Amino acid sequence: MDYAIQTKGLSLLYQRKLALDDMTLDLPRGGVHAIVGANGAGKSSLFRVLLGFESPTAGSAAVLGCDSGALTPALRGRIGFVNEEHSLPGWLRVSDVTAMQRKQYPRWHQARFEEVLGNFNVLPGQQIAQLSRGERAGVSLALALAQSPELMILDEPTLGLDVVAKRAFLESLMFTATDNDATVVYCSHQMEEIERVADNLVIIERGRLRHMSAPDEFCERVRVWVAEFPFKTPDLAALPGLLEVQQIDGLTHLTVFDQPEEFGARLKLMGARSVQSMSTTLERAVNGFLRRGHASAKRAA
Ligand SMILES: Nc1ncnc2c1ncn2[C@@H]1O[C@H](COP(=O)(O)OP(=O)(O)OP(=O)(O)O)[C@@H](O)[C@H]1O
Repeated sequence: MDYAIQTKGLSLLYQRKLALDDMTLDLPRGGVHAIVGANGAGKSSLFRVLLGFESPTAGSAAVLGCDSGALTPALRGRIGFVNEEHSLPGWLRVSDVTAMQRKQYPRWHQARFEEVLGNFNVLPGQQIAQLSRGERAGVSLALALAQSPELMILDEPTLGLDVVAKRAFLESLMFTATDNDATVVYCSHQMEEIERVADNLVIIERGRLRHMSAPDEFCERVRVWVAEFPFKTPDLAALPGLLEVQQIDGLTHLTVFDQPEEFGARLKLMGARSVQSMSTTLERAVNGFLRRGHASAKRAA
C-alpha cells in the first residue's frame, strides 16, 4: 500500500520528557485523517518530526515515501503545513506574500486562493501584522490550500476562527482532499469538526497510538449504559471496557468500549434494577476514551 505517512517505533525525547513513545503509524494516501489526543499527547511533536523540524530519538518517520530527516526542497513543495500560530512575516503585505508563494509553487491555484480568502475581510494591501488572529488564519489557510499540496498537515488550524469562517475552511479542506486526491492530516480538539470531515480517526495518548478507525466505527464500539442501582452503587471499577462512570439524576451512566449486550446482564447481577444502553456522540466517545489516561482522572483516582 502507498502511505502518505509511516512511522516505525518512533520516539522523541525532549530533555527528560518523552513526547512520542514507540509510535508505529501508517496513514494511507488520500482522505482526511484526524489526530486527536489530550493536551500534551504528542500531536504537534509528531508533526514536528514528520516535517523534519525535530529528529527522532529512536525509530523512523517517512512522509510521501521519503525519510522525514531528508526532505528535499522539491518534496517540501509537495507538503502544505498550517499551524495554530499562523506564522507569516508580519512586515509584508498580503499581496507580497501571495506573489512570493505564487512564484514558488508550480501547482499554484489562484481561484482556490481567492475563494478561501474571500471568506475573510482581508485587503491585499494590508500588512500581515495588522490582521486579526482569525484573518491571519484565513490567509495562511488560503496560501496553503492554493499550493495544491499532495499532503496537507494542519495543527489546530481552526483555533480562533468564527463559526462561518470555520465552516468555510472545512469545506475548502474537504474539497482539496477530494478534488486533488490530496491527503489531509489534521489535529484538533473539536469533535464536531472531525465528525464532519474526517475519514479516519487516530487517537494518540501519551505519545502512543491508541486507536485508528473510521470515526463511525469507533463510535459504534463505544456505548453508554444507564443503570439504576436502588441501593448502594457497587464498585464498578473492575468492569471490563469501562471508560467513564458518571452519576446523573440518580442514575449511573457507564461509558464502555467493545462490550457485548451481556454487559447489561452483568450490571443486573451487580444489583441494577433497570439497565438501558445507548449509542453516543463522537465527542463523548473520544472524551471517555481519553479520560482514562488523562492526568486529571489519575489525580481523582
Ligand atoms: N520544546 C519542548 N521541550 C520540552 N518538552 C516539550 C517541548 N515541546 C513539547 N514538549 C512536551 O512534549 C509533550 C508533547 O507535546 P506536544 O506539543 O506534542 O503535545 P500536543 O498533543 O500537541 O498538545 P496540545 O493539544 O496541548 O497542543 C508534552 O508533554 C510537552 O510538555
